[in-house]
Amino acid sequence: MNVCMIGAGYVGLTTAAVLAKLGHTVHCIDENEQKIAALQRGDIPIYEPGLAELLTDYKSRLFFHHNEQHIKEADVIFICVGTPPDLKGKPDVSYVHRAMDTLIPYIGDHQTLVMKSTVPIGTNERIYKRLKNEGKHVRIVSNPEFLREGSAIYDSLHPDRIVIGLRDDDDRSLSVMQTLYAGIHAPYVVTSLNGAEMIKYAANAFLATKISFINEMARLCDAYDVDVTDVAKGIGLDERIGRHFLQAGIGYGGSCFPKDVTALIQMAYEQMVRPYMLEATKTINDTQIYWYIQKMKRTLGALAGKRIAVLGIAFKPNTDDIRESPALSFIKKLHALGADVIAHDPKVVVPNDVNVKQAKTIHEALQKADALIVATDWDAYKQLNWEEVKGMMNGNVVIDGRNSLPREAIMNAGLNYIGVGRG
Ligand SMILES: NC(=O)c1ccc[n+]([C@@H]2O[C@H](COP(=O)([O-])OP(=O)(O)OC[C@H]3O[C@@H](n4cnc5c(N)ncnc54)[C@H](O)[C@@H]3O)[C@@H](O)[C@H]2O)c1
Ligand SMILES: O=c1ccn([C@@H]2O[C@H](COP(=O)(O)OP(=O)(O)O[C@H]3O[C@H](CO)[C@@H](O)[C@H](O)[C@H]3O)[C@@H](O)[C@H]2O)c(=O)[nH]1
Repeated sequence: MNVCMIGAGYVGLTTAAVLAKLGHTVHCIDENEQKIAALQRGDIPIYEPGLAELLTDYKSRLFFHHNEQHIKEADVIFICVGTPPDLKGKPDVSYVHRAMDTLIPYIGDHQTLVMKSTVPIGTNERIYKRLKNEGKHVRIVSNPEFLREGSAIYDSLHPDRIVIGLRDDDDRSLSVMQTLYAGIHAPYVVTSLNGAEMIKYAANAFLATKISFINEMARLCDAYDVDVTDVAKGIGLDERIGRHFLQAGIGYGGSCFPKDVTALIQMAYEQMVRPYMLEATKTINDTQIYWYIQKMKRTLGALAGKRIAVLGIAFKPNTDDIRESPALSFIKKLHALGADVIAHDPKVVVPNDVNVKQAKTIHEALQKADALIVATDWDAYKQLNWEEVKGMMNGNVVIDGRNSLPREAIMNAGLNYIGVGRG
């Protein structure tokens, strides 16, 4: 099939590469001219494992443009533009509407419009009506994306499910989508346009709630001298609960969970529904770094003037994405408290607006540090030689922001290990 992808970010680029691998021809359009120029040169603007290889392997079927050409020839048009939060935390759908402004002159009745961006409930119905008012009888599909950054290619090729939202009178789009995704083996969930939009928000809200739940349990474990990793294992082996997303730490971040939980809260308020659980999920996440700061103060005293090495800036390992990164929030908070912070990340460069030193190597970050915080659980940090770490540091405090470091090895090296809820 001939596919047009509007928006070549994490989702658009990954989806384009995967569809090219499945045999389709994909034309990517992005309003960011620099991004398109880089992609045309063969440079990949983001770090995502396996993406560069796919884009190279299937380059004969992948094209990058910053204008509307090729929209007309597409069988399927995907919208993958961003929907970031506005100042009130509501999703800003202006990028979606601008993409529609671009599409409308070219789009025709034979085409299928697929929404991959995460959009507020009711958005696709509104777009359908807008198109109809403009005399365009285009079929519209809500096909939310569930990939995780850091494993985006694998997730796209092996999704747990494919959600397809359709209008009642659409008897064609399901087979279009099945043809498009032929080669990907996953159960289909077919629902209404609003249903598909709701599934996306509910999935992210549920996963975020699991994380906040285990973080609250971790606080209780701190109080009752219990190891939360045992609790996570003990409850997670119950298949009704499941073992995933029970890793306590400094909280969830990224471009999706914070934004989507807040968006769902806002959507609930708009309908006069009080979202008690979502509010709690967000509150726990918003206060988790303070929990760590209190622990640090109890061990280190005042943080002003202390040299603190923060390992990890990205919101999770295997990505260079820092959107809503808890590691970055932690860095900013420590800096505000007067600490002398030096940060390291294998892929991220500290943005200019963050007033913090960045070390080129882990070794450089650790030199003379009073405390070390692992804020993003990159493998390289988990595999550190803790005897060597001890030798480089001035102090002996290791804060495990992801409960993922080898506690015994750290303590055996004579360091003071502080996780959350580790007894
Ligand atoms: N990042 C993820 O892991 C992920 C996973 C699932 C769903 N989503 C959702 O997918 C959507 C895209 O997320 P992302 O992380 O890929 O965003 P992104 O910011 O990485 O990419 C969006 C791209 O769209 C381009 N763009 C914006 N408006 C445009 C327009 N009118 N015409 C052409 N190009 C335009 C931007 O220049 C940018 O390159 C969001 O709604 C997000 O919530 C993201
Ligand atoms: O047990 C856990 C699992 C994750 N996290 C944190 O939660 C955040 C999100 O992690 P993850 O879900 O792995 O990454 P994302 O790429 O943000 O993916 C989420 O958000 C995407 C965008 O909507 C969805 O498509 C995915 O299904 C959903 O997992 C990160 O800060 C993680 O460190 C924890 O603190 N504890």
